[in-house]
Amino acid sequence: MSNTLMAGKRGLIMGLANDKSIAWGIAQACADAGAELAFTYMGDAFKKRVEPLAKSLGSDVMIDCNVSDPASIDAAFAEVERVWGKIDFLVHAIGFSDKNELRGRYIDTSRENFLNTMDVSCYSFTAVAKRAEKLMGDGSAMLTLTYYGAEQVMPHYNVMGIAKAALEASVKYLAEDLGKDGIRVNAISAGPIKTLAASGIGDFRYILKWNELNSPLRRNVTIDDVGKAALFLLSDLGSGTTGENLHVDAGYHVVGMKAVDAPDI
Ligand SMILES: NC(=O)c1ccc[n+]([C@@H]2O[C@H](COP(=O)([O-])OP(=O)(O)OC[C@H]3O[C@@H](n4cnc5c(N)ncnc54)[C@H](O)[C@@H]3O)[C@@H](O)[C@H]2O)c1
Ligand SMILES: Cc1c(CN(C)C(=O)CCc2cnc3c(c2)CCC(=O)N3)oc2ccccc12
Repeated sequence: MSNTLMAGKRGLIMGLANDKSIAWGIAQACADAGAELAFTYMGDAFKKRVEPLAKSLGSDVMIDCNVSDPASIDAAFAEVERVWGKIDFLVHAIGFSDKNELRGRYIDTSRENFLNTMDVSCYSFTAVAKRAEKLMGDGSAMLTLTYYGAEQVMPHYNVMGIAKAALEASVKYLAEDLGKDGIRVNAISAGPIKTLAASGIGDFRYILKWNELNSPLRRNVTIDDVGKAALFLLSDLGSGTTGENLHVDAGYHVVGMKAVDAPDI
């Protein structure tokens, strides 16, 4: 344990797929700070990858949960309540869309994928927050993950951008609803990171390279960069911060136009 920021705290991390997941960077940072962790994963295919990771952090609470199914969410939180009774923090690191619609034009988005993308990538945070609220008290915190494609057009992010824009707005409304009970709600807007959710995206290498060349820090961010920022928002260091969208993107979002001597790509 390199610090005790999360000593005595228990948290549920939703969205761990493998050791490249942003959820894994957050889990490592929280465990390193003394937190006790529970995880949800989606289906048996992920269980065999999640189990050894969870165990390596001393966790033996791994719960199958598909956020598209309200009964699955209810069952997951019933299990968390049975095992622990209360939780101090919740991490929502879940997003999904039909990758065939994460290319080409946004205007060609189907109604079916629009609704499913909004359900999984946006509404699911509200749905899990509603369950988690019952297990939380003063000093608790919730965190979700968003992307700059919510704020500005990022080629081919398409309907995920609309879902993330709605997610970012929901963070503010949830912060207002839960603030009076001392529960904070925030988002981290992470720069592009090569995870499972990023694979299968046609020009992802180009996106990574562009961000590396055009961000003030001249590099891409890592899941550890995100994990450290998450530790701030989930711990008492973030006691005065709620409804916030913290960019962890090497500063990319602050740049409008590069100087003429900027490296071209
Ligand atoms: N990788 C990036 O470049 C990047 C940047 C900014 C934000 N994000 C966001 O970070 C979050 C985590 O993504 P990641 O990049 O770590 O990829 P990832 O693939 O490791 O994690 C995505 C997770 O979502 C889960 N998931 C998808 N549909 C689900 C459902 N119906 N029920 C339950 N779980 C479901 C998957 O099982 C997986 O564990 C996502 O919200 C993503 O939009 C990613
Ligand atoms: C960055 C970036 C990302 C990473 N990111 C921020 C994300 O939020 C991941 C979004 C995503 C959601 N659903 C799926 C996939 C990615 C690919 C695999 C799949 O089947 N479904 O995805 C992009 C898609 C297009 C353009 C840029 C990006």
